[in-house]
Amino acid sequence: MFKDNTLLITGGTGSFGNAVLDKFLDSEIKEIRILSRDEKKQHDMRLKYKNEKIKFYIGDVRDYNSVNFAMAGVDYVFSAAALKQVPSCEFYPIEAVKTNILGTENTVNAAIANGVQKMIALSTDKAVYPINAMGMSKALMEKAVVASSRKVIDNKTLLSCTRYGNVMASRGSVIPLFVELIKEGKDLTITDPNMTRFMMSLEDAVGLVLFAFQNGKQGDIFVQKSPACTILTLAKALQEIFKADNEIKIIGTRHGEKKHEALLSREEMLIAEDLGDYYRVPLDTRGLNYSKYYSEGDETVSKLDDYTSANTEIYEVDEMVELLLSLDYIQAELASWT
Ligand SMILES: O=c1ccn([C@@H]2O[C@H](COP(=O)(O)OP(=O)(O)O[C@H]3O[C@H](CO)[C@H](O)[C@H](O)[C@H]3O)[C@@H](O)[C@H]2O)c(=O)[nH]1
Repeated sequence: MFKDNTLLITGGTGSFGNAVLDKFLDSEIKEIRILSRDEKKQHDMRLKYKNEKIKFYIGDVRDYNSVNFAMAGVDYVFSAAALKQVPSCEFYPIEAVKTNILGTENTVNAAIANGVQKMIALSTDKAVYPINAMGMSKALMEKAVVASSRKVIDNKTLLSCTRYGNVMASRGSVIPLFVELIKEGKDLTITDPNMTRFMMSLEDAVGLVLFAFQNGKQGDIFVQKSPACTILTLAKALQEIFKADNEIKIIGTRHGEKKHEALLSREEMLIAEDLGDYYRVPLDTRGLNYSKYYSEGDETVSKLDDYTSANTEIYEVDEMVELLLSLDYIQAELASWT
């Protein structure tokens, strides 16, 4: 897939970069550039991989020159640099604007200026009907990427986005938290037992990005069809796996949380192409004719539903047990537990 190519991953020391490096290094790729701010994380990565094909660039997507410098001679870009913690973006929304929106805009502009062939920007379900600053900034990031895709001359640089939901067992997320609470014999702190979340593995997330890479056309947004479950189901499944009987304590919905997440809005569902495991939302090529915008609607939109974690396939406890047991993280925890 990457024979003799140079790839740039912005925010490459994060979970996405770590998930793809082994796989990419195993190909005939020429070079992988990691652009990020943190020397320590780059150092750790350098020691971990000890591979000449990885080149490290210290820089910040907020600074056009640093992105532009890393972009020279690059064929493909995965734009993963982001502020993605809900609370920190809530407290510092303008920082989210700077990294997620303006930083991605810099990456797009540098990609176009350097004749990059393809760039995939990573987004999240929290960008659909966003209620927190993280989701809002990601929503505008998507808009900026899609708007830029309309003005690329001769489609020389192909721009597309992927949205994924919660990545199971990612650092700081609910699954490792519940496992810790189970181990310590503490109450399982459930926000709302009926709250639902899409359940994706890190491999799913990588698969989605690679699918977008291979199939994306100008301005596309890709999502993967994913199962979901309620938080109560998740807690019960973990209790079953670890044969635990911790009490359940309802703590209430946290700041900036939605009851259900959405991967596609109903307007997107209207135009989405069903590709089996994925949906492709093509570029909206309607002209910017304002009078039409105000006077013409589309009846079919009213008949459609959003694609949400409440109306996708909802896993019950036994299905969640099976899914969780397929995760390396759960297997390792289980091994150390017994
Ligand atoms: O003690 C807890 C913690 C979480 N939850 C619930 O578990 C679900 C998942 O919570 P996570 O914290 O794992 O994930 P979030 O959907 O809240 O979002 C997470 O993933 C985001 C990226 O998509 C951001 O990184 C964000 O900061 C991070 O919390 C939510 O319904 C939440 O209400 C509980 O019931 N109890």
